Amino acid sequence: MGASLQADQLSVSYGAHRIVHNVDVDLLPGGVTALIGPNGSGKTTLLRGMCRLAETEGQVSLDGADISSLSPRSFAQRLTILAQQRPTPTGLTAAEVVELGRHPHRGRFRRADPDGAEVVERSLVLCGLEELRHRPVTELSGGQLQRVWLATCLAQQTDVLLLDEPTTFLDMKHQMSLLDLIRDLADIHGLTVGVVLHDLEQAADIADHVVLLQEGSVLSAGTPSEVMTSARLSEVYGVPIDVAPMPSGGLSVRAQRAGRRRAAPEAAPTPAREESTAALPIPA
Ligand SMILES: Nc1ncnc2c1ncn2[C@@H]1O[C@H](COP(=O)(O)OP(=O)(O)OP(=O)(O)O)[C@@H](O)[C@H]1O
Repeated sequence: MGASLQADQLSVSYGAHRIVHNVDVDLLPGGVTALIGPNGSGKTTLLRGMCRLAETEGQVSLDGADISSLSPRSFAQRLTILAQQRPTPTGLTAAEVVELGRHPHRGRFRRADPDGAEVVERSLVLCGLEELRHRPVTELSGGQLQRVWLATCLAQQTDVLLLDEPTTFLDMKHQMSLLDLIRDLADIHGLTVGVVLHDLEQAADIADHVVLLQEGSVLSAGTPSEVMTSARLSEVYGVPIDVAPMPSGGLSVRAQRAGRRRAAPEAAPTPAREESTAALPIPA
């Protein structure tokens, strides 16, 4: 059974501006919960509030214990977040950055971490970074760096993993392997995963539970097909959206564009005919 992370009547503010209003959100223990909603609906702010990175009112509890009662070190051993923006450290290789994830397990004075090397190695492999391990992180592409940060989170070996738009910067192949990895982390390793995703088909594909936010409040929560109805998504996103079950499972989610489509190219002359004409003998 995975860890439970629960927000009860949680409000999150930046200074005087309250962004998230009295929400109750439970991340499914040992499962994947996707947070979805339009730009500015408060997904990142909610995630930050759930991991003590923002000013909150209300309560967040981890396996029933108020997170404010946990020491920073024990909290970091239990929960980590892949945030949207992180400063790129200078003078470190990819493997050295991933090792930073072991920090809460070493504690002060760099105490022994017998599992450290193996866990770092496994995290590098899971994120496909074997070839890049010795490269300075300042020389990596956005997608490569994103995978380094994910590996750093994995090296932290927490029970709860929060991911804020983790597919940003990733090409199709790496997006698919990341989604597979997220599913495996829940199914095989029992992690509790909360993930912000903009791609609604990806959310329906990997999430057990979906939370739809609108203007800092939870509009709907439940299974993907309960939450992601055509009428609800069209209203929240302000554009007509068709939702249909896919034969392979999951949902097809298509927004309809109002503008003109690109004109279809004019039919080209049939090459076979041209070739046969060219091949005819020239009459004398
Ligand atoms: N540091 C900040 N200070 C003040 N307001 C902020 C800050 N960060 C975000 N906001 C505001 O909070 C609101 C919610 O932002 P948030 O980033 O949580 O939304 P989001 O749903 O994650 O959006 P997106 O899909 O665009 O990433 C927005 O109106 C934004 O302008």
